[in-house]
Amino acid sequence: MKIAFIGGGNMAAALIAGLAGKLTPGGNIHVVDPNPASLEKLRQEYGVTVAGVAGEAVGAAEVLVLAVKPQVMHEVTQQLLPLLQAARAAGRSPLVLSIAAGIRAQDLSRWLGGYQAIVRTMPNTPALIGKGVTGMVASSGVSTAQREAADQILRAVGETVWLDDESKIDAVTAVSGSGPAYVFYFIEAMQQAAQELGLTAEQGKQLAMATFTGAAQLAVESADPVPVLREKVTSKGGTTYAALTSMEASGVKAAIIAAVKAAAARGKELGEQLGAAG
Ligand SMILES: NC(=O)C1=CN([C@@H]2O[C@H](COP(=O)(O)OP(=O)(O)OC[C@H]3O[C@@H](n4cnc5c(N)ncnc54)[C@H](OP(=O)(O)O)[C@@H]3O)[C@@H](O)[C@H]2O)C=CC1
Ligand SMILES: O=C(O)[C@@H]1CCC=N1
Repeated sequence: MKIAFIGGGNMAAALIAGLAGKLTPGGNIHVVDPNPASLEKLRQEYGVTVAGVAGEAVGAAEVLVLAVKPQVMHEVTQQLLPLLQAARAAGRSPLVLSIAAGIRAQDLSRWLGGYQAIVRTMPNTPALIGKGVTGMVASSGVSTAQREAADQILRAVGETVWLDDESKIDAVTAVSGSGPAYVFYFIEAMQQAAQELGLTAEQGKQLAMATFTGAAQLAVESADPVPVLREKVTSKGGTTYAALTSMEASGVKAAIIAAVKAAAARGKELGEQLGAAG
């Protein structure tokens, strides 16, 4: 499978790490990005081909992954438009796979001259180690083979969740797209608390990491629902009870729910603002 990435930043690098040499040889992956240093790093690490601007190799790809910031997506589609028109004239219809937050498939389609073979996705950075999860939705012009190709690409870096309605992708963005940052934030707080309680930075890191990975894996593997697992840690009148009572008093759960909703609202807002501007 020949895949072209438009944008070679953080998320593209995470996807390429999972794909190159696994789903497809690195030489079948082409990356376009204005930053020579990022391109050189990707070329050396994964054997991908690179370019500063989109050209022939992009037009020849079966899948075009749009991995630029939402704010430059309109400009990028205008650079891709002639390449897609040439591909169509040659009887080919490459799949356009967007990973951008907010940007709606209908706007991408309009910017690309009514192009219909679009899959909108929302991956996350644990893709870098093959542990990503991606929400996906296909436009009506996506063939069964293209849908399967999109699924294969994202399954090469973790799990996939197909959605029946594009509006739900803002929720996916808020939960799992941005989600790793919430987890890192919690780990940072645990590490800081460990140090304030007299443990070394190294000890705090080891304890926080092992607790997160262990608890997450237990939640995945256990037959018990998560609230039951929480109750099993919480002895009556004990330490966990003291901590959870403090969290409830500080409104931690409500704050997390509000934060995730703020992320979803921002995704929707980005789509509306940038869609109207383009
Ligand atoms: N980071 C994450 O965890 C996730 C990100 N996403 C989405 O992925 C997309 C990319 O995010 P992320 O990787 O974090 O962003 P980055 O800024 O790391 O990467 C985007 C890259 O695109 C480059 N670029 C800008 N203009 C062009 C152009 N015309 N042609 C080719 N490349 C260009 C940028 O260069 P320069 O910096 O010079 O502008 C940059 O290197 C976003 O739309 C985001 O919503 C989705 C899921 C998770
Ligand atoms: O923060 C962002 O907008 C992107 C989308 C999801 C994760 N990072």
